[in-house]
Amino acid sequence: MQSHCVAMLASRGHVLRPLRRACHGLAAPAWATVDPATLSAAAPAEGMNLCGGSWAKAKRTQDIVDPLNGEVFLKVPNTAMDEIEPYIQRMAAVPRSGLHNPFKNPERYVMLGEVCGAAAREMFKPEVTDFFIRLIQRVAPKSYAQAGGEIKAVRTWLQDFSGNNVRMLAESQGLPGDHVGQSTVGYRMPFGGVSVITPFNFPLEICGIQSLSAVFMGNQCTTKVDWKVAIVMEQFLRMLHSVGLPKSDIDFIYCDGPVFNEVLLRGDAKMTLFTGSQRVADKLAVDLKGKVKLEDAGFDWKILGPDVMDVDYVAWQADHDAYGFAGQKCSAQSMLFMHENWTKPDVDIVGRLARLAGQRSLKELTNCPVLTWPTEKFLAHMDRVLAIPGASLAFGGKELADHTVPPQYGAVEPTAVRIPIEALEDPPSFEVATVELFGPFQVLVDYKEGQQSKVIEAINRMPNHLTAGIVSNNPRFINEVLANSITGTTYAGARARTTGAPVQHWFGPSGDVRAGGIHTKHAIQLCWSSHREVIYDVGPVPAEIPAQS
Ligand SMILES: NC(=O)c1ccc[n+]([C@@H]2O[C@H](COP(=O)([O-])OP(=O)(O)OC[C@H]3O[C@@H](n4cnc5c(N)ncnc54)[C@H](O)[C@@H]3O)[C@@H](O)[C@H]2O)c1
Repeated sequence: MQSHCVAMLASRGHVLRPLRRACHGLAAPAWATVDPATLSAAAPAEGMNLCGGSWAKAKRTQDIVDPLNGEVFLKVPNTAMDEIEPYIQRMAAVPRSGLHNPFKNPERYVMLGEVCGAAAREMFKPEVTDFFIRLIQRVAPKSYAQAGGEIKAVRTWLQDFSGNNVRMLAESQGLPGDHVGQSTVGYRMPFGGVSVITPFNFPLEICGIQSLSAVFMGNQCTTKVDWKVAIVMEQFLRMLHSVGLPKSDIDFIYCDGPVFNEVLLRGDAKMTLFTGSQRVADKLAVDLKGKVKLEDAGFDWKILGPDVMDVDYVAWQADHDAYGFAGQKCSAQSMLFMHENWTKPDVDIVGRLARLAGQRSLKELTNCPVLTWPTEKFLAHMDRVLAIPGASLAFGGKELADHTVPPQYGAVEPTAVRIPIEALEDPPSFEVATVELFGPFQVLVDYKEGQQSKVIEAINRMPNHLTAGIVSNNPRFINEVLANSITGTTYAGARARTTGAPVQHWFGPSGDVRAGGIHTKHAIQLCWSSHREVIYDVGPVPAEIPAQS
């Protein structure tokens, strides 16, 4: 199998090294319906919808191209407006009290804990780990390590929610009453028919964790993943079914955004967890009358404080945060504020970053195709940032040489534009400099001692508050920044980063009443359940009935 896989990839002029490393000769798991080793124009794989426990095709299919060479290697359902009625009916028919709640079908909490345990064990099998890594790499080409990170995160999370931990999500809180027979108990109740919408960049982690989180709390979920990568979630669902998840707990649909918008409106989705761009987030918040939780755009900053330490490590982390998976993470470092101590010749953080960025390559998939910013659009935006007074190109800025990435995607060098902090005081320049370019691009901002208030002012004017890093071991500096900012997931200290939140961390934006979260018990309860108070008052009644009031 290994030689077949390598030969096939080579015959299509594929980037070989990282994929070859993945082709261990392990057969695809029995529950899988695609094989990442054979996905090709010669033998395109086919995706399927899942509704009410049955897998089915749509009348039309959508071609999905291999991001590394533009060949159609996948055909998925292109579900049309006149085919969505079954999804609408299913969503609308879910009881308001959900599939389970603390009073109804509590066996399901136990069952779901068992499913998580069995799913984690399945994902520990070398052939299953390898299968998911290779499949992610085919649809969202990222390095073996980056793709492996998703599998590790999901597996650990499934372990965390094995056994009694699903049940414990529905833990209630009680208080003694005013008299005998009275007590008050707060319960976590589901919403009913809900949905999860996720983008292309984490084909397994976000959709897998959010869909299961919805079900844990008693909801029935309809999941829609960007169809460029949704084949991964389809396979994950097939794996979950093989370890006991009821097939009707999660419906799954391949369609474009407007079609799913219609499903949500007509199915009266009681709650939608949207992960993706700001534009769609804001549209859904209005369309769905606020019944949303949002994991929206990320324009993420990192501040290098006045105290310089661990320079090699800080540079390595900054490169990783800005350019891992070519910056296509909501948590990618978009703006790096550099105290003047970090740009002195003996420290030269910019030179270090340039050297690290220069080592990244498409061959190794340490630089990757950019799936939502074609090269031309990327370079045009870079030019707009370069037009800011005082701006200069720090490194990168060119299209990659000798690549086969199709023109609808981007193939560019890891790039940084450097500007002085004063430039951010000009509103039009600020607006240009803080656009979330979902690719290998960051803005480096120079600031001097005494200009910390300008840095804080800038980070608070940014529209998004998802992740941030404060690189300093000075508690007063850290506190000054923490006290005057609101970012949802913030790392502070010499090892501060913006990306790579493990599943024991809350991950999500802050400072917005619509803010959702992922991973933790608190995130799951907040997004997928609401509080209900039951006051038990069973008597005995008093011997004398009180006077009327
Ligand atoms: N905050 C987070 O945790 C997080 C995580 C990952 C990505 N993101 C953000 O996602 C963005 C990148 O992804 P993108 O540009 O592909 O996002 P996008 O908003 O274009 O698409 C996201 C999903 O929404 C669907 N969609 C589009 N229009 C819709 C509509 N009207 N109704 C229902 N669904 C609709 C898409 O088909 C896709 O599945 C970035 O802004 C990034 O910061 C955020």
